[in-house]
Amino acid sequence: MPSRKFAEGEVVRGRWPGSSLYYEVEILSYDNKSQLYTVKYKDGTELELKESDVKPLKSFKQRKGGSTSSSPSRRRSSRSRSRSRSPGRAPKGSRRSASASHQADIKEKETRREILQVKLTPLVLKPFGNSINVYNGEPEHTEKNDISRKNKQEKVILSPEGSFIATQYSLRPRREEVTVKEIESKEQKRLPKVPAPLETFQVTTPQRKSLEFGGVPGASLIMLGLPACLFLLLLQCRQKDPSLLSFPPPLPALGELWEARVCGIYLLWFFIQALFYLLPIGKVVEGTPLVDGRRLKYRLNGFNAFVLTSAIVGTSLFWGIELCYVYTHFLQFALAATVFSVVLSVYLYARSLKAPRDELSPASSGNAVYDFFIGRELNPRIGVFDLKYFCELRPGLIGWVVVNLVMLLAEMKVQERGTPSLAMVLVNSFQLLYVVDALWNEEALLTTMDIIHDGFGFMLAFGDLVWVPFTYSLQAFYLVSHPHDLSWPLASVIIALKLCGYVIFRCANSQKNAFRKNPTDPKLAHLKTIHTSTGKSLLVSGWWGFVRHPNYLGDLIMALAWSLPCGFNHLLPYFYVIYFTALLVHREARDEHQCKRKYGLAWEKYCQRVPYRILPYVY
Ligand SMILES: NC(=O)C1=CN([C@@H]2O[C@H](COP(=O)(O)OP(=O)(O)OC[C@H]3O[C@@H](n4cnc5c(N)ncnc54)[C@H](OP(=O)(O)O)[C@@H]3O)[C@@H](O)[C@H]2O)C=CC1
Ligand SMILES: CC(C)CCC[C@@H](C)[C@H]1CC=C2C3=C(CC[C@@]21C)[C@@]1(C)CC[C@H](O)C(C)(C)[C@@H]1CC3
Repeated sequence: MPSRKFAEGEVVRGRWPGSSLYYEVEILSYDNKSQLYTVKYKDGTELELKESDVKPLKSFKQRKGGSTSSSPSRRRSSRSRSRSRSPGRAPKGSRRSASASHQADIKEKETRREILQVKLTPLVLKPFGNSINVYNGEPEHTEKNDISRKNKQEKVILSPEGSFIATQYSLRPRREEVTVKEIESKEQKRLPKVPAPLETFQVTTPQRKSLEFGGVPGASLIMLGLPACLFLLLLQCRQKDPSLLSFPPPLPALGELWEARVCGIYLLWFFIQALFYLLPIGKVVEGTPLVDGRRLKYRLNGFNAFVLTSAIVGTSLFWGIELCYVYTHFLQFALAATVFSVVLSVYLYARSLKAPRDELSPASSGNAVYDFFIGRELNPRIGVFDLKYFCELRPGLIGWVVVNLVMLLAEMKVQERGTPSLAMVLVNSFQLLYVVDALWNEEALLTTMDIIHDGFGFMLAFGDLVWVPFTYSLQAFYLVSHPHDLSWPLASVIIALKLCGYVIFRCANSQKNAFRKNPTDPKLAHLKTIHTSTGKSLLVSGWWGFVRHPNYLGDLIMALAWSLPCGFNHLLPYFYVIYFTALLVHREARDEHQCKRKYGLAWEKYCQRVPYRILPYVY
């Protein structure tokens, strides 16, 4: 049990010395000896504060019935008059740097967040106490997913405007007041009448300290390295001997890889998928609340698009269209998709320069190279057409299944077989199940890091449109020219492994999604939870009590099952497992970092209760 109340990285309110004003600060460290916290204010000022001068963020939203009962605006003006000095005010002459305009963007974004914390954050429950003295920043206790209590919580959260209190006005530095007033009046117009439910991820995410993916050098390396890696993999896979000994493969001339017809077919594919996306079929749902309180609408028709695509592919086969053309021109298709993703990324970056500030991604930084990579705009849309959401599930993911099918047909042709090999059938079926599952559970995509945190830039454009269809299909591509006879007993073990991974993956994802959708779901009543100061709870039993990312574990087990049918002759079919392990370990670290900032000590408590991240007793 930690003796201090706040964790490093936690965002809290710190008293400005010599005043009674509290500002948002990040805890940098704690000195056991002096019992002082080193905190950082938003303008970069670092100070040491006593514990009594630090309060949880939430406690400031609980003063509705407090004695300072004037209207928010009256309270704001009177407080601002009494303010001695603002920590947001930088020393003279140093207030604007070269990147001042982006800093101003970020500042305004943060200001908006503060306003939205005021307007969107639901009233916290009695058990946390209505007084800042009662709640000490720790999760109150671990308890069963008690329905009666949760119902009470839900009632408070979903009740109309009355639940939303404006008590943070006094916390804003003076220099922001003009902007705040302007923005505020705009926000008043834009905020929905009915308050959004508890998903406040973007609303409360504080500013980041450092850039992810190794910052600008890391992003540059990834942008140059990924396409190179893709072509080396495909060229290596085409070799008769794809072992490491024959690496690197001979490189073809660039002219050989560029074919206008292939580009045309690729564009046709992309626009057919876009057309399917626009069909007015399927449920329309709302995404998580954005920084300005709006919730975007998304049409869920991915599965329908898959069925329509299957019909087109089936008809093409019936008419005898040579689908093996995709196999014989696989590298040309990969190049066409790469060029398309680069053009798309340039378009996305260019349009993001005109995007309103509150529509920028929380991951964007102000650095052009980094932002080109991570994406500046969070949800770029052309009318109702959401580019990121569309690319994440449709052309690439459905394309992957079509590529696999092409490889199956190519195997039969190249190896002159009447039926596909057992290994190929397994690879195709396993990956088909994965894609169908993703499309069937399409709504779950709306709460992934990609949709709510990362912008739409090169990383996701290339990842979705090139990396997924051309590297995730590597096992099938490998099997076309490197046959592997799989015995039925071994196949049964691999099928069992795949099913085991799938059950973990699906159950873990469904359990969390169901809990986030409705924490009072009677089916989840047996689960234990930890309450957090945001009002949301964390599951600490069931799948999420086993390891902290059970869904990643299931996904990794499935990844292994996709490679095993290819045998052990070469490392190449195992590329996906190796890459995916690295991706998920990195992704897990990013998510941990964000959760620690969101949930503070409650997250630390969760980590104590569930010590392993992905693999029990190992990691
Ligand atoms: N095939 C591929 O290439 C890839 C597949 N994936 C898969 O996509 C899926 C989604 O992954 P991803 O978006 O990274 O993250 P997760 O689905 O794991 O979501 C992480 C979020 O879940 C919430 N959470 C964490 N712990 C708990 C808990 N104990 N109780 C309740 N909520 C909790 C937190 O958000 P909050 O509290 O705000 O709700 C956290 O930020 C995974 O199954 C992953 O395997 C991901 C990347 C690539
Ligand atoms: C290699 C680059 C640095 C990063 C590229 C990453 C992307 C390929 C992945 C990022 C998150 C993804 C997800 C899926 C596919 C891969 C990418 C785009 C996903 C659609 C696969 C199917 C799952 O069921 C899912 C949960 C819907 C996945 C969501 C995340």
